[in-house]
Parts: sequence; structure tokens; C-alpha cells
Amino acid sequence: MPVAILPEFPTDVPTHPLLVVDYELIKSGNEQEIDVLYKAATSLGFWYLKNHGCDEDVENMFDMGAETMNLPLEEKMTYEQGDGGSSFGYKHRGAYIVNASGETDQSEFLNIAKDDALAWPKQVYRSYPSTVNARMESTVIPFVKKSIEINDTILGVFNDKLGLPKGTLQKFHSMEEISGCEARTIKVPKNLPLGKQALGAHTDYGSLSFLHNRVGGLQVLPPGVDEWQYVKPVPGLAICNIGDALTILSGGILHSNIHRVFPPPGAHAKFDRWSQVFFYRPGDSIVLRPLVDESPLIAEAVGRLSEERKAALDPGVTANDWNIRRRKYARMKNMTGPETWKAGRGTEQGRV
Ligand SMILES: O=C(O)CCC(=O)C(=O)O
Ligand SMILES: [Fe+2]
Repeated sequence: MPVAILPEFPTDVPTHPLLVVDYELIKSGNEQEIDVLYKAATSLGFWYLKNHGCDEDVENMFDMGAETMNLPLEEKMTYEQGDGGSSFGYKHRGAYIVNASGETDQSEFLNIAKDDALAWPKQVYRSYPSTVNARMESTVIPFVKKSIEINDTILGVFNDKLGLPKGTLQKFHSMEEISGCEARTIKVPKNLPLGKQALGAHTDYGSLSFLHNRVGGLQVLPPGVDEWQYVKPVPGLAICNIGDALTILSGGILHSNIHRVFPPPGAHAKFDRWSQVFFYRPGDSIVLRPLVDESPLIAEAVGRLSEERKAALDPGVTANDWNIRRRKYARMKNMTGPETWKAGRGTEQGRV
């Protein structure tokens, strides 16, 4: 683990509390806990998850991430994801823009496709640095498999709460189909100059994000609020959130909230910031549209939307095209002006 002992998260910065969901209770079908989860998913769209049983896997992923980020930049650059909209591989610091004026980001990413991990030692998309290969079996595959299991359980809860025929959402996330699901390690260097954004405001592209961090810096802009608020890292609790794909499929019932990463506040600023995430995303061929024919609840929710919101939640493209478009226009090299920034936006349009 890259950080040994951390000072307390500062108490004098705006912080947003999250509901705490107990994964063990969710797994056992506890109705009360399912209600807490659904409340979180339909309000802010972020919650803490306890008892997920992944602590050791996450620690191992942090170690793998540190070993990889410590490689020389020239070596990491041979695995760069490129400007065509692919996500898998390495993203160097400054490759993304954080706003319409074209300021660049301060985060380094390593993204490992679930399809490459599960097919190992075969390759579906690409190769990875030696530090990843060395830990594929001991570290990456177990983390990917456990993350999939947890996210699939949560997806099943949403499926039933939304009144969808049994297994509908899970079918859209079949592990038989290739998808944008990926494990991501993020490094943000310590002592960033004030005002520099580590990662610009965005909504996540896929269905569910399963995030682990120790050092603060993640911020949310809750609905109806004008001030960005930190999400406090709590040891042992994962931070989970809804992504755009689930917002679209549910006709806006599940909420994909805008968030960003700022330099860590207070004494946390003196530490490198590491995140470990698993992004759960629909199969590449799944068409993103509200499931109005499959659920009266979703049909009703869509019926209440403004025409503008209705159009925004019915892009009618596949999950793969959605991901490619959003990533492509996040890349600094593809920026020609505010219009390319706008072209990369998701369901948060109108909120940035
Ligand atoms: O590092 C974090 O806390 C959040 C990262 C994030 O929002 C993302 O990778 O989409
Ligand atoms: Fe995100």
C-alpha cells in the first residue's frame, strides 16, 4: 500500500455525507438494506459500501498500481491508450482536458480491460506492462472477478426495484460479451499547485463504479446545490456510484451524479493520491435507451421528463459508441475548442 499513516481528513472543508450500505445484508436480501441502497441510487447516486470483502484484493491492486506507475515514463508510454477513444492501457498526466477552456488533467491512469484479464494469458485487446502481467493471476483477476460479483448483485437489486423482468439488467452485462468493463489505478502526484484539477467534472460512462481511495480529493456537486463538496475517504468502505448507462436504461430513475477530483485538502495534499476503481459497464452491443417497454415504472418516469431531458436520456447508440465518443473528446489532442469539450459530455449536460 503506497500510503502508510495518513493524517485525519480536514474538518473545515465542505463534505458530503453518504449513506452506508452493508453488502452482506444486500446479498442476503435484507429488505431494509435494499431500501437504503435504492434510496442512495435514486438520490445522489453515491454511497459507501461496507463488508464487501475485497480489502486484500484492493491492497494488492494498489501495490500493482504503484509498481506500474514507478516504471520509467518512456516505458509506460509504450502502453498509452491513444487518441481514438480506446480506454485500455496507460493514460499520461495531461492527456485529458478538465474543462471547456482546455486546461489539462493531473491524473495518471492504468486501465486493464476485464476481457484481457479474464482471457489471460490470451489477449483480447492489448498487452500490459510487465508489472501487470506478473500480478495478473495473483492480483488482477481476483479483483476483477470479485468486483463483477459485487456489482452484479447490486444490479440485480436495481433490476427488481425497477420492476424489470428478472435478469434483464444482468443480461445486458453478460460476461460472455466483450465490454468496456475495466479496472483502473489512478495516481495524482502530491503537492499540486492550488486550483489545478486532478480530474475534470464528469459523470461515469458505464453502469456502476466501485472505488477505493485513502487520500481525499473526490468531490460531488449534489443535485440542487451550487458548492462542490468532498467525499471523505473512510478506511474499509468502498465508494460506489451510478454511471450514465444505468441512468439511461432506467429513464433517469437511477442518478449518475457529476463529480471531479481536486488536489487533496489540508494535510492530505502532501501525499500522492491513489485510487483503485472497477468500472462495470454494459456489453459493447447494448443499445442505450430507457427500458420503457420492459417496465411500467420506467415508462412512467420517462413520461414525466421534459422533452430536452427525454432526448438526452435516449442517445440510441451502443454502449461501445457512447464510451468511445466520451473518451475521444476528453483527450487534449482532439480539442479544437469548447465544442469538442461539449461533444464529450454525458448525462450531466446542462449541469457543468
Ligand atoms: O479518484 C477518484 O476518487 C475518482 C476517479 C473518477 O471519478 C474516475 O476515474 O472516473
Ligand atoms: Fe468518475
